[in-house]
Amino acid sequence: MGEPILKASDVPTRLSPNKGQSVVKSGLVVDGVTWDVTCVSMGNPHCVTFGNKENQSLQVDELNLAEIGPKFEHHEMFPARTNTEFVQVFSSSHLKMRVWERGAGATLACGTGACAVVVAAVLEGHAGRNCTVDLPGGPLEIEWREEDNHIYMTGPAEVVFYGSVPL
Ligand SMILES: N[C@H](CCC[C@H](N)C(=O)O)C(=O)O
Repeated sequence: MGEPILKASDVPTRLSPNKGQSVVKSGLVVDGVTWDVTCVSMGNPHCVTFGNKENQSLQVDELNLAEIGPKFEHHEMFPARTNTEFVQVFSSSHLKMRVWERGAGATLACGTGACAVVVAAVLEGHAGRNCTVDLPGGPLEIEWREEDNHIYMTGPAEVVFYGSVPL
């Protein structure tokens, strides 16, 4: 999947860099709640959160994505809008995420999002560089390899539906 881009202005985010040029576990106020976010570009912008000031450890199934997702997507701190991943930590090698995709909404899977989640988990100290990431559509294996800084994603491709479009 290539290398993550962490420089704030390249993600892009208007949040101030707080770790070198990156934004790591930084406060983002959404509807009066301060969320801890890490910003990563995989060629597209991602805002990854593991919790907020009221709830440090998310139970991602309890979130109302349709309500909060758009508020992240269109937040003024993201000039190109953003994809947002909400993450629950089971262990240092097992994470669960739900995603709100820019321009699409809640989806069953997002490969770049799963990669961004592992980068953020490593930077925030939640997990190691090899993780299983559970998504609504199934698990992905993600490695952020130290030797080359590249991210490797392994997982199946599944048929989810058939359709036809009259032209
Ligand atoms: N579906 C793609 C990512 C699309 C993200 C798109 N919503 C964007 O804003 O770039 C994936 O699995 O990586």
